[in-house]
Amino acid sequence: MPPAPALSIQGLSHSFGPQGVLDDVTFSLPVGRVGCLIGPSGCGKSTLLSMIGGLSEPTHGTIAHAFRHPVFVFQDPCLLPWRDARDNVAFGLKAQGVGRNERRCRAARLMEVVGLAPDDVGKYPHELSGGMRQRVALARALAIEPDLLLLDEPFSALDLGLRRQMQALVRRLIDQRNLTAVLVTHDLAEAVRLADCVFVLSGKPARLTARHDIARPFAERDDGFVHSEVNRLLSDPATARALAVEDMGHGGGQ
Ligand SMILES: Nc1ncnc2c1ncn2[C@@H]1O[C@H](COP(=O)(O)OP(=O)(O)OP(=O)(O)O)[C@@H](O)[C@H]1O
Repeated sequence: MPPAPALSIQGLSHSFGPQGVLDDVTFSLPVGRVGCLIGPSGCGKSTLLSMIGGLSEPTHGTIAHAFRHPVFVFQDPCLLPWRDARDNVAFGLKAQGVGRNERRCRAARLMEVVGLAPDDVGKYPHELSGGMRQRVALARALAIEPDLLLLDEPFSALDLGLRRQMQALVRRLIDQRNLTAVLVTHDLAEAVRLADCVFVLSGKPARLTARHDIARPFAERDDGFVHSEVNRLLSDPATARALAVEDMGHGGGQ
């Protein structure tokens, strides 16, 4: 029997004034799985993600889930420049009423979890590299003990090596903590590397034009697998059209 859906989106449509953005989007995702929204620029992926996280309401349709602590991670880590790394990580804990010492302890522990060195704890954002800043943002997200991770192109500003490290780290944390995640990306190889279900959006307003399950466990997805899955997905005309690669080689990104 397939697992019960944790996130269920039914007949969701949305307009900004006269501009239709999303049209009758329906999909579901079980607990502990990673779903990926992919599609052309401006098709409504971030709009849909913000609705899943409760930041805005759809014009029509429903989003049902039982998650209590959704958290966003964006491409821009959005750190507070006047706070050091540890205080940035601890920021959300203050709002939850956690005491100062406990906040600082938990933040330092999480910084270790995301691969930051003890020396980085007291550094300010301008003293950190882009990759280190993104690790701080991830630790800040984990600090509030989320059950749903909403990832809006969190790796796209990182260079290739770092991107691969961060992808592996995020997926490992999702699996270890049994989190559910929705990832927005433009990169089909990233989708295939990280996601269990890839949802392809396209058109104006965007509809869900294809859905692909990636069956192999994350730990067994080597480069050869990712390459062949990218080609498999692109052999589907709706997916190739959505990603506008009908006339290109099927190399994919990372
Ligand atoms: N608050 C808003 N008010 C009006 N229009 C908006 C608003 N937010 C987004 N839009 C429009 O909705 C459409 C979808 O935007 P959205 O950011 O969701 O797309 P996207 O698929 O995430 O794009 P990208 O891949 O380039 O980040 C765009 O045409 C955008 O201009």
